[in-house]
Amino acid sequence: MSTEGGHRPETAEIPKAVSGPSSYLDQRIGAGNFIRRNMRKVFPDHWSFLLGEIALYSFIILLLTGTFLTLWFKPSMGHVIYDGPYEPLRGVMMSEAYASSLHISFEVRGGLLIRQIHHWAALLFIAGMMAHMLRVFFTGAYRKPRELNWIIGILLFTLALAEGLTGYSLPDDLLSGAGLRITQGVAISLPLVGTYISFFLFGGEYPGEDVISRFYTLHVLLIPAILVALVTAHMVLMWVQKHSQQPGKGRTNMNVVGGPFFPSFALKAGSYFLFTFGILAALGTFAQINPIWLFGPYTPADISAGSQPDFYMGFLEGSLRIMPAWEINVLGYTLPMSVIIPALLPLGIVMTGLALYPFIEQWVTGDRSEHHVVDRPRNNPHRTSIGMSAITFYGVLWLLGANDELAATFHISLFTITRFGQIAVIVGPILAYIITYRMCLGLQRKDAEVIGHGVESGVIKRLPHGEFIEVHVPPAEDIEAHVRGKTPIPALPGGADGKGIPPKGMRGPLGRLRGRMSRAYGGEKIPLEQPHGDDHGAHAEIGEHEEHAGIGAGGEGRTLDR
Ligand code: HEM
Ligand code: HEM
Repeated sequence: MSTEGGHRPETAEIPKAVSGPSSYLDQRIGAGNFIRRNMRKVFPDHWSFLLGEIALYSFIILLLTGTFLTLWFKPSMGHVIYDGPYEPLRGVMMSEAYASSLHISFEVRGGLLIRQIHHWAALLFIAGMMAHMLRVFFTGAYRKPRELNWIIGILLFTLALAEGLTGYSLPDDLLSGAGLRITQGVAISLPLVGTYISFFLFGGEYPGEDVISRFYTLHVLLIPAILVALVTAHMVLMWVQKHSQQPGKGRTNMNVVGGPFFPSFALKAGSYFLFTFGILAALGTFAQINPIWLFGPYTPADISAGSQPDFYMGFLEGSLRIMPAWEINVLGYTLPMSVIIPALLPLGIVMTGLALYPFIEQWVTGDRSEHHVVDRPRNNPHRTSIGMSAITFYGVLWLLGANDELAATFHISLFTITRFGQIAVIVGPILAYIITYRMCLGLQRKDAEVIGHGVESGVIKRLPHGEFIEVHVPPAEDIEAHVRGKTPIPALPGGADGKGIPPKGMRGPLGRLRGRMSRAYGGEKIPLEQPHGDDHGAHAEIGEHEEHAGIGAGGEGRTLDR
């Protein structure tokens, strides 16, 4: 392992694989320096950084498989009589879209495999993105200077949901239709603009003849184009700002510690891509997904019982299902709150809350400094508890999206399940907050104990007066550095100056609220203790156990200034 400060000679460690092509390009477009500099860019390493990569690789696979599907898919609601090889549907009237999806599934070589990979990749893309977003949230990696990348992330997340919804609707089978029916119901419930939005999407009265071709344009052109542009911006920003790093030995807000992009990171990224592709190909081969031929074509008169959307739409479905049937009449118009609230509230709370969080936190703490070393979730207990509350709110809605399945599986009445959901969606987040907060403090105390008293060595000593004690040894160096990398949560100065005037920005009711929130946000202070003399004594006696207590963080490679 070589670790050193920023300014190394440019050529010192440029591998041949880079120097050859870079001097070729240098002679032609003068880009040699640029390439050499970037190939040596240092990347920190942590398993959780893989989550964003999973989203990225699934996105690439979506683009590739989606392009394959466009070669055969016909985005038309024109009617045809099915005469393909799938016997049970022969002679059935259906849309060209549905017939072409059946054609892809049964007649195009590799068609079913690619359709299934596309669908599995869509699920992995959104699941990976959610996990990645939670990683960024819980570690506070969205803080300055990464707020912009966080906002781009929220846009990506919202667009990904829209991309999933439009994709899911394309095959025009009975399940697609159930989703479209809900989409139209929600659109039309919106005051003032609802009818226009619905007519615009469906080209007239529901279901109309145009929705599939309109969704197709959105799904294969508009949304992917914006996604590609935003993902590129996301990556460029991450590259320019350099990735954040976990607290650890030698890591500060002024440097970046890790391996060079080439070859170490590039090779890892390449193999992770192949690994993601392998998993998706295996899922596409062995795990059936969306067998549209079993559901039959969509007709508005048919009801598909037990239909479930893809998992990422579950929270919206759940909020519709648990909402009481409230309506308000205003000037002769009916406002169906039972649809408006579920449509706007979870999306509004989840997306707006997420988008604003970095700015609200900055306002509350008054912290305008740059953070490149991320937090361990336990060290910011209020943030972690807010995150867990949001997950619980989302989770209850998501679960209740399957209230009929739950009722049937557990033999409980639908009414009881729904009532449970209505209570749990309020009580659950509060409980999650309290429990998480206590757990964070507990874990902080555990850290303080590790620093103060060391870790258990497994060695039992008998003292002269007969008492047995377990010898503690200091934690391994890298673990200690990880635990000690705890940045205090800044708070605004409280109180008033000599003349009784509170500081600027903290005057008036809003300012006072800000001050109170700022002091509370830091949470209970649990300092990391200084090592105790006794434990060192014990450690000196059993020096051979020191190694056994530590788990090395592995080769770090290089340190560069930010
Ligand atoms: C980037 C995110 C994307 C997501 C989340 C996504 C999601 C989906 C989903 C869930 C389906 C339904 C699959 C099924 O029938 O089982 C679908 C179908 C489809 N997608 Fe995508 N997709 C994405 C990108 C693309 C792209 C970039 C293209 C084309 C360039 C594309 C083309 C298609 C086509 C043609 C279908 C209909 C095929 C069929 O169902 O038989 N998709 N998509
Ligand atoms: C299309 C979806 C997305 C892709 C492909 C993607 C990809 C990535 C990748 C590969 C990284 C670097 C590795 C890592 O930290 O995991 C990253 C970093 C980042 N992403 Fe995303 N991301 C996506 C969505 C999101 C979302 C939804 C958010 C948050 C709302 C977000 C916020 C961030 C931030 C703040 C960073 C910098 C993290 C740091 O330096 O620690 N991203 N993204």
